[in-house]
Amino acid sequence: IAKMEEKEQTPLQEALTQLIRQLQRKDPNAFFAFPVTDFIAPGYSLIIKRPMDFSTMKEKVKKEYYQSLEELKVDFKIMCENAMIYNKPETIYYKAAKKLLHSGMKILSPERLQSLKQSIE
Ligand SMILES: CC(=O)c1cc(-c2ccccn2)c2ncccn12
Repeated sequence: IAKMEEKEQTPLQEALTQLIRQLQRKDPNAFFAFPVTDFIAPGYSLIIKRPMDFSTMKEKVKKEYYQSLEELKVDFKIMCENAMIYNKPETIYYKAAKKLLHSGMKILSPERLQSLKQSIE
């Protein structure tokens, strides 16, 4: 049976994969692991124009959609902000998003991205 060929990751893809791993550790309940469905969140697709989740980010890395580390930071912020738009402040999802955003901004700080960028060049 043909073995699925593993494609080598570019240095950028490797750095992006590492960052997503660090970010996902801050989502222990995996609330952000997969796209939010209208089934679990009624009306979600009508309210949220730019859905985002970690599995979609990983897909974008694989397909080389990200041309820079900053583009991942944009998607990460959208993902957290979506949860703070759709969910009411008293919900576990809103609170998890706020906490995730805060810890994610440290992992994706300008200084950290800058030094990562230098190691990729
Ligand atoms: C991220 C988010 O908004 C979210 C994740 C979930 C979620 C994610 C995994 C398992 C269960 N629920 C959710 N459920 C209802 C309303 C909103 N959400």
